[in-house]
Amino acid sequence: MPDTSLDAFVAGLPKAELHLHIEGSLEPELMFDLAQRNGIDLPYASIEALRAAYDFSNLQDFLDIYYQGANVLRTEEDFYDLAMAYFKRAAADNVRHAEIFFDPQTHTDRGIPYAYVIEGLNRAAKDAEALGLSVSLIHSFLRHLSEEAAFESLAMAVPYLDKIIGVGLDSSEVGHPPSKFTNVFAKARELGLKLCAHAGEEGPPAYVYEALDILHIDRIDHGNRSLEDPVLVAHIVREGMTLTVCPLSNHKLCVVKDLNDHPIPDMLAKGLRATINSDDPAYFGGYVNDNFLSLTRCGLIDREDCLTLARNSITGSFLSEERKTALIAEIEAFAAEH
Ligand SMILES: Nc1ncnc2[nH]cnc12
Ligand SMILES: [Zn+2]
Repeated sequence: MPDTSLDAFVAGLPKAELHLHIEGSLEPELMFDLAQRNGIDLPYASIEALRAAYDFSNLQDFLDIYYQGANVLRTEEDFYDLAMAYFKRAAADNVRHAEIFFDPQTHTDRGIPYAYVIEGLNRAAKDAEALGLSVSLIHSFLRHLSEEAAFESLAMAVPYLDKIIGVGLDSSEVGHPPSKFTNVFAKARELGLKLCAHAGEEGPPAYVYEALDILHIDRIDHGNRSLEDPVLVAHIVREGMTLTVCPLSNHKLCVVKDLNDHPIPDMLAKGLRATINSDDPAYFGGYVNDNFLSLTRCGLIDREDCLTLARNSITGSFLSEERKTALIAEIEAFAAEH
């Protein structure tokens, strides 16, 4: 029997989401609507047939379908609609702040202007304020492409630097180590941007070391495989680095074989600043609260852990200290009442 009082606690708990790919929030219903609006034929006969294809055995299986899905996104309005749909779901989960990745190269390489992407997302981010949600955008580089291509993508962002908080590094991890992007990350830092990188999702602990010590990142996305190396864990704890962990994604992509063995409790016990996030909720079966509940229902985390994870999400964000203090106070007030 699920603990319904813990479900309600998670539902009402103020929180931030720090690891969300906006293209991964494209629900099949919206994908079909956008395909129709843009006169595109999808290679699936129905929403059910599309959902049935979401059966992945690794990251690459997922990425192949995810990039194909993004093909329906063509206009500024498409990006606005995509983002607004996510912001409404997030606000319903009492997400008070979201830092979301977008993959510009997935769009600009198809001939979609960067302006359509950034302006659509930014307009939605502004409208999300009315939902009680603040939003920052993170321009992510595709690591299966070259560093030169990442430089070209960063150049497109330069006229819009006031609209993005940082850069990220995602896509196929193994074979594409962080060190491949040393120079473009140094350039992004010079431009005043925060730095994030997916590391240790499928890749080895050595990739996490590279992200920390060569790219000088501000936040680690996933980081699961850090746990294989106690010296690395101590290094991450010492640096006060935040890990943006994604339980349902880990399970769907077979990073974790059984949700009952998810490493979040181990991470918290080791003093790592772990957070819970949804990654690509339309593909992995749940938004941020579903990710919390996937672990509460296994008995892996309790009320106190949920509070710690929510506090970590604020502390690990790129918000101002003043805004962090205000949101932590909201969490404490909620905890005192529930
Ligand atoms: N979980 C993930 N890992 C790497 N790249 C991604 N792009 C979208 N989701 C991703
Ligand atoms: Zn991700």
